[in-house]
Amino acid sequence: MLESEKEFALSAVQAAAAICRRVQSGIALDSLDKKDRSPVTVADFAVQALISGLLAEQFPDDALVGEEGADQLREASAEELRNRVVAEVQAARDDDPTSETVLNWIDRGQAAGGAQGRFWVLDPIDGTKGFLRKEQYAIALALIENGQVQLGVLGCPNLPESMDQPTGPDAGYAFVAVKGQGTEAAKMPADGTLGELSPIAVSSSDDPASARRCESVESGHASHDEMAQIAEKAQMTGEPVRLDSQAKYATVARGESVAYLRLSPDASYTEKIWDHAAGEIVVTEAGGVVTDLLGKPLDFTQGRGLVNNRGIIATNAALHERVVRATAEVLGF
Ligand SMILES: Nc1ncnc2c1ncn2[C@@H]1O[C@H](COP(=O)(O)O)[C@@H](O)[C@H]1OP(=O)(O)O
Ligand SMILES: [Mg+2]
Repeated sequence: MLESEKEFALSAVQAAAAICRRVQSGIALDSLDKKDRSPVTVADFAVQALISGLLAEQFPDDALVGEEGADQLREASAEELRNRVVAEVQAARDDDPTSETVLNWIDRGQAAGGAQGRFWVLDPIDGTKGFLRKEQYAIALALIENGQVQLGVLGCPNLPESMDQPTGPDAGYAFVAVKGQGTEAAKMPADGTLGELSPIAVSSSDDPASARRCESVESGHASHDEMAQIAEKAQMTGEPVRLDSQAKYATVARGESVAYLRLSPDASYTEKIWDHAAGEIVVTEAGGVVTDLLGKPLDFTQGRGLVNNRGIIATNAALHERVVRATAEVLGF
């Protein structure tokens, strides 16, 4: 089941990773100080256009819920940015789509989502801060049918074989999960190849003390202090590993960390479906569990946001109850 969708999603994410790597290699380190976000903006738009265009050709009846829209790019003052985006998309394809075609592909991603039918979900570059720092980021593509995630691919172009290793030219992994079929991983190095897919599984450890957990780098996205209190309450005493993007879900899926906690410092923040759909199935098909902070399953039927959920707890299953209980105690649920 979903064989052609799986093959499509893997190759689309691989092509997207090539765009990201090319754009990222042009980021001058001094631009980090100038807070120049243009590289991530170019790659964000170009990846959404590329994947949306490929989807329109291969699965024309499927809608797309993507993070980006083309309004900003259509403005007269955005001509230079627009030209860079179009050039990246043209370089990634055998034909030369016009500027209007590229903008229309981006706008195809403005679907509403919801409880019925079949649609794809795309975060073209998840973890934009990590992308700019040349650290971790992910291309996240998922397929949802009648509110259930059926397929997810995470492309992590900078993820090393283990988090203890530095990232380098050999880094890069793709993760793919299909409902009922488990999760697989393959090397996706900068040379453009995709290695053999092999099954991965979460850690079987139920010992919180020896367990490693992961969390956001950005304290604006996740409250480090409160998460440390939860971890302490759950007796997870190890130092957390911090990394950007849904690469966190990947580290849980491959057994490297046992838990990913996400608690926004802004209690009214609504998590977006493109930040979690692919990651959720990658973890659950590897044997893990993903809920919100109250232990409720993620509800993908509510449109572009996870309006019925708050925060995320993703674990190896064995430690899930313990983390949910500790969260309730610390947050006073
Ligand atoms: N206040 C917030 N709380 C939680 N997540 C946030 C917040 N603001 C932005 N984000 C999202 O966090 C994600 C990256 O998280 P991480 O730190 O795990 O890499 C981004 O997709 C970003 O969404 P957006 O792209 O809309 O800004
Ligand atoms: Mg994101």
